[in-house]
Amino acid sequence: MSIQYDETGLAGSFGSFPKSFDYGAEEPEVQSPSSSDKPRILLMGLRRSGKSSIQKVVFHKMSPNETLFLESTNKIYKDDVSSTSFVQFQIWDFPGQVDFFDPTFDSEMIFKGTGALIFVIDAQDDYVEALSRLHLTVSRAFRVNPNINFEVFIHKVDGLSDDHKIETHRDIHQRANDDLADANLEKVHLSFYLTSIYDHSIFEAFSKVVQKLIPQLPTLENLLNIFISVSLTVLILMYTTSQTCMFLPDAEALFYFRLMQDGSGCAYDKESLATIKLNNTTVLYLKEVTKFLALVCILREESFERKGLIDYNFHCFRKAIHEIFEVGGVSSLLSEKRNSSLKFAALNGSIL
Ligand SMILES: Nc1nc2c(ncn2[C@@H]2O[C@H](COP(=O)(O)OP(=O)(O)OP(=O)(O)O)[C@@H](O)[C@H]2O)c(=O)[nH]1
Repeated sequence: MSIQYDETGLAGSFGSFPKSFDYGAEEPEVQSPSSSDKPRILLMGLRRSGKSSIQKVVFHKMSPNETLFLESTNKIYKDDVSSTSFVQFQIWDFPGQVDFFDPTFDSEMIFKGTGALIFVIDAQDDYVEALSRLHLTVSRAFRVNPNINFEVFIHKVDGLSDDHKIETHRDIHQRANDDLADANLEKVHLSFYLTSIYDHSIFEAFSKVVQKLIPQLPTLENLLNIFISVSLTVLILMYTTSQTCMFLPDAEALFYFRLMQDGSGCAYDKESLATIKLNNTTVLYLKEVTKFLALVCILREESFERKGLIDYNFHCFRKAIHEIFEVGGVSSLLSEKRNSSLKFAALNGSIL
C-alpha cells in the first residue's frame, strides 16, 4: 500500500479529506445530559484576580490582550459549555467579593451541586487577603459538600521569574495548608497550579480540573492504551474543539492544536482526517471521533504501511467512545460482557 502524505506542516495542517473506509451506518451523536446532571465548576477569588479572563480565554477563544478591557463581574455569570466541549459542564463565574454572610447567598444550593471549586489567586499582587478568603471559602464549601475538588490557580505567573514562581508556589501551598491544619481541616485536599492566560498553562490546568470530573476517564485511558498497543503508535492524544480536555497516557507529551475557522464556521467535521509526515520516521495521523473530539496519533512510518488495520482499530475505538458516552459511561466498557463486541486487530493480524 502506498503512503500518501499531506506535507503542509503542523500548524495549518487540518483539513477535510475523503474517508478511506466506509464502515456502514454512522454512529449516533453523543447525547447531552440534562443541565442538572452536568458537573458544575465554580470560579472564585478576589476582585481582578483574573476569573472572567480565564473563562473567556479558555472557552470563548478571547485573545489574552482583549481581557484588559473586561468589566468587573457584578453577579454570578453561568456559562454552559455544552456547545463547545465534548465534556458537558457548567462554569459559574462569581463576582470578586462574595459575602458568605449575606442571607441571599445560598451556600447549600451553590455548593451541593458543585464538582470543582477553582480559587484564583493573583500571584502578582500581595496574596495575604486572598489566602484568608481561600480559607473561608474552602471551609464553608467543605462543610456543605466534602466531595468538591478544591483547585487553587496561582495565576498571572507570566510576570514572575522562574525562581519567584517556585517560591510563590511553595509559600502559598504552605500557608494555605497551615490555615487548614489550624482549623482541624487537614483532610481537605487542595491542588495547586501555576497559571497564566498568556501561555498554555491555563489550558493545561483547566484540562486537569475537568478530567477529574469525567467518570469515564479510566475507561477512556484503557481504550487509548489498547489502541496504542495494537497500532504501535508512539504517542496518542485526544483534543477537543475547545482545547480544554485531553486524555494523555503520556502526560509529559503535551501539545495543542487550534481548529481552523473559516467564514462558514468550523472547518472540522465528520470527514476530517489529516496525515502529515513529521520527519523521516514518523507520521502524524488525525481523525474525527465525535463533533468535539479528535484522535491524534504519531506513528512509526513502517506501522503506517498497514493503514487499513489502523483504520479498522480506529473504527473500533470510535464505536467504543460512542457507546460509553451514550450508556452514561460509568459501567465499564471493558467488562467481560461488553469486551466481546470490541475486537481490535494487532498489526500482526491477530484479533484482540
Ligand atoms: N498578566 C496577566 N494578567 C491577567 C491574567 N489573567 C487576567 N489578567 C488581567 O487581570 C485583570 C482582571 O481580570 P478579570 O478577568 O476581569 O478579573 P476578575 O477576577 O473576573 O475580576 P472581577 O470580575 O472584578 O471579580 C484584567 O486586566 C486581565 O487582563 C494573566 O494570566 N496574566
